Amino acid sequence: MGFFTDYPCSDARKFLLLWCCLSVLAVASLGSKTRHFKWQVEYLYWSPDGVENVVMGINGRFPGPTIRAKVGDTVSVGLTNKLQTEGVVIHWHGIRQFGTPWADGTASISQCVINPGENSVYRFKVDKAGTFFYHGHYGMQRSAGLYGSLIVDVAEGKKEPFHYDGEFSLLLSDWWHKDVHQQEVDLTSKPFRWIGEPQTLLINGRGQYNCSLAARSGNSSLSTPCTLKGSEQYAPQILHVRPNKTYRLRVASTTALASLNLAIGNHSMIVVEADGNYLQPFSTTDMDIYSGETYSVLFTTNQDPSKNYWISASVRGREPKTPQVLTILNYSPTSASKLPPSPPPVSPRWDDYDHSKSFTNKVLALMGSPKPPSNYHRRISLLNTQNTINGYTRWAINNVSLSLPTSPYLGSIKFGLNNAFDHKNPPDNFSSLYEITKPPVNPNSTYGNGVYMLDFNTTIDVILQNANALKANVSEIHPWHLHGHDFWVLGYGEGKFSTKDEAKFNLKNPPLRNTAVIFPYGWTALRFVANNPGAWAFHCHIEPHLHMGMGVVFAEGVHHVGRIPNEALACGMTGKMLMNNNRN
Ligand SMILES: O=C1O[C@H]([C@@H](O)CO)C(O)=C1O
Repeated sequence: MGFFTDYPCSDARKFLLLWCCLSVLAVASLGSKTRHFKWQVEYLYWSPDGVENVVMGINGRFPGPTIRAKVGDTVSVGLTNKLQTEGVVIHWHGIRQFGTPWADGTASISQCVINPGENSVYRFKVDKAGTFFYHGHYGMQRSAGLYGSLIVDVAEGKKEPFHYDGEFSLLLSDWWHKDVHQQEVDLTSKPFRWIGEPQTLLINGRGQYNCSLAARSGNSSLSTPCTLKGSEQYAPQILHVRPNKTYRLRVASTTALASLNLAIGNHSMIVVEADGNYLQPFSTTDMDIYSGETYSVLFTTNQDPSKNYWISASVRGREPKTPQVLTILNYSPTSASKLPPSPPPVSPRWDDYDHSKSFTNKVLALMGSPKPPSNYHRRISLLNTQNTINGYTRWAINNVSLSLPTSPYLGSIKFGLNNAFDHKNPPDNFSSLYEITKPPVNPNSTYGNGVYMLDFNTTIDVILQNANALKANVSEIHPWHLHGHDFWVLGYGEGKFSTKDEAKFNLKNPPLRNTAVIFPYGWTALRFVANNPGAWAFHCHIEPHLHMGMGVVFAEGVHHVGRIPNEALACGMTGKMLMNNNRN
């Protein structure tokens, strides 16, 4: 049915209405443009923490360049793969890819990898202001350093719902000295070799491995003071501020493993945005941030301007074997080389989960944000367990450990290639008798590449259920990230989820996010509307965990997807089909 046919009105009125609509569209698109980027992805020698290593960089830099665009813009990234022998893809984390699901940058899900020497263009619209980032999504290329910031400003003439005088971006990551290919082999070897904790945490790709910035100022008598000129690749990026101003700090975590706690010495922060969605502002002295999450916080430079202050990030949720990473908040006109007189902020104990939960529970949507539908059509309960398959250590979801096919789901679903993957839906549930506080009694699980086929435009509830890992008394944090959507976080709870817990769901002001954590032995309830045609990854954002199978794939409305560029599908069965020119 046409747009106007519902309204009984004359042709003249229809014309007027059409003219009005077109003018509104024209005004809305005024000022929006295509932002062009040309990237070469290659391995580089780099010293992210003072120890020379090989990183995966872009245009000769690590981290990659920042993309900055305005709501309504089209981002166009022409990528050349200069890696000698490896394919590559880039995922635009938090961008929902409405109408361009083939640009989501997930190997085997939305596209074929871009082969060495090949060029490919990612083109997509940014439709929402906020703090985002991008990263590799093939093997463990994010751990290798393939990442950068992506910031979307409000459209011309629009305002953020808060004021600030200046802004900084902090992209947080963790770094291993062991080569990523070797880490991949470690994780897929029999017996399993765990990659261990990172050597260094990085802020904007900079950290200090064998020296401490704080050694001279505080009680870190055990470490050597850093001797930095400031031009080194690992010299911290200092935040220069003026007194009595308000700054916006855009924080994104692209860590491979570490959950982090961020603090600014002597300054409190007001949290205003998470994953590109505005929050009901709240004040905090320190904030937890899990891999895959982004936040904006505001802080006011209301402290003694003759001093500088530490900004620190430390490991949470896993016994920390990695020193905190530091940088300096430098008040003008104080010299940037003057170290803060007091030691860096002390982060909460790594296993103080009450502290983490209290922070997480304060994250609520700004009044007036979109509300979730009050009912769901389908509930999918996903049990997270560590398992073994034929002696290999894996993570499994409802006893299925994800193993990706060679043909990208998006193409094989659209073209009905029935042999490209297992067409049976993976289980929507797990046994009600499963004891989440104990290691799996039968740890044997199976590989699977099935997809949860979601009815288009239906409301889906996902209950993420955490459980004990293989070792007794161990349950870990897992931040789950959904592609192609934001979801509402309806609640967090302890122990095994039961239908009684539904009564506690927050349907009033749940935050919209694309990443949500499950706490040890707990559950997290999410709701989203399956309204974005495509095939979308939903997975633990801990890179080694995804590599070990900790993810699922959701697909919805794929028959609505427009013409997928050939280059996205030129591999596996979809490749063969295209070569035979047998396209529907
Ligand atoms: O996946 C993991 O494996 C190890 C440990 O469970 C076994 O070594 C660990 O800490 C993980 O997060």
